[in-house]
Amino acid sequence: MAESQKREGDPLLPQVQEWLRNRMSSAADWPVDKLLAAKGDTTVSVVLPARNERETVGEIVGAIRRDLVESAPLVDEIVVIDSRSVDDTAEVAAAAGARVVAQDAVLPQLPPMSGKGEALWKSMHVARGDVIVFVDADLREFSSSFVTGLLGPLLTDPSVRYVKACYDRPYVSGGTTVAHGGGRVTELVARPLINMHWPVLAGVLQPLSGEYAGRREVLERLPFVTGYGVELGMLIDVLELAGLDAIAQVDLGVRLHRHQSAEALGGMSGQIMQTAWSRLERQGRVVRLEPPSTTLTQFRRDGDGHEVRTSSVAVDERPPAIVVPDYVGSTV
Ligand SMILES: O=c1ccn([C@@H]2O[C@H](COP(=O)(O)OP(=O)(O)O[C@H]3O[C@H](CO)[C@@H](O)[C@H](O)[C@H]3O)[C@@H](O)[C@H]2O)c(=O)[nH]1
Ligand SMILES: O=C(O)[C@H](O)COP(=O)(O)O
Repeated sequence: MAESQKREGDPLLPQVQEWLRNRMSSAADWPVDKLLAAKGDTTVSVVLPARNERETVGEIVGAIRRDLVESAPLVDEIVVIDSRSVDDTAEVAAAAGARVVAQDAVLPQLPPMSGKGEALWKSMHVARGDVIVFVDADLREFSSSFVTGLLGPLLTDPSVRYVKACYDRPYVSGGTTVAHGGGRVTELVARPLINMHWPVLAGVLQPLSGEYAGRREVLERLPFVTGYGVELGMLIDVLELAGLDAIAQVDLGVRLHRHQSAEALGGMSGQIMQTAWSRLERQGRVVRLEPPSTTLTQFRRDGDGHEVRTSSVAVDERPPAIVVPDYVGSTV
């Protein structure tokens, strides 16, 4: 539908308007000295899930180490979960000063699952902070204000329990930059789904952002969806567990990252839709009895014809960390 043909929707829900008024801030609102004064005994872990991120992980770890460990004692540990990298991500991250743990070395007695959500869930059994900040390892032109921005609301307001990043998302390809062209899955899949089924979350600008932070007492009570469903699942589950007012949002400026192909994003989108289905089902909102197919069929041009490629977009789920035997919790 052309822009001019779009019909106006209802205005933002009053609850969302109030949330945006009360729970939105910017990275600039949270200078390091203000956070150091507020930190007290709270321990902070920064976790980066990383699969084949040798080009960017070192710079990100290095910036956090320099600005928030050496120059100011704000971050107590930097953990990189090496998610089955086949390059030297682990070595690069360790050289930059991170504690590096292989995803499959954590709770090896459990049958392995895969994907980003699995890496994050495993990190709950490695990181020891009272507050955990998650940061993707493929970010370019990274600034440690990403971490301070996310920590601001958590360290200064006890009623905030989870903080989500938002930012502008350029799309950069072959030397061309499209200012707001990034976040394709966000715009085409996640945002419409959220507005359809969880409209109180409509004020979350970047529901799939890989940069967010939470108090352990919340994170350890959440199931983690494996793969790329983890962010949507977590947002919906935090809303259910803690309520909208426990969530804050911080504008971190601009985010640049490595873009995946449209085909790969099809798989991500499938996992996100499966995750939405799983939450609708759990919330008793599914009236259809037949579960959705978990097979994604895609096509690649092959001479005069097309190669058919099928893959599974099924998502698994790990239970809340707190119910896992031998879960250690925060001790840094
Ligand atoms: O099996 C995996 C796959 C990815 N990653 C890491 O997870 C981060 C994000 O993965 P990426 O493939 O770069 O995701 P994006 O294409 O950037 O996807 C966006 O949308 C996803 C779905 O919500 C989120 O998980 C991402 O954080 C968000 O940036 C990166 O550090 C990856 O190295 C893993 O650790 N293990
Ligand atoms: O978050 C998203 O929507 C996906 O990661 C795609 O992002 P991109 O369009 O910036 O590559």
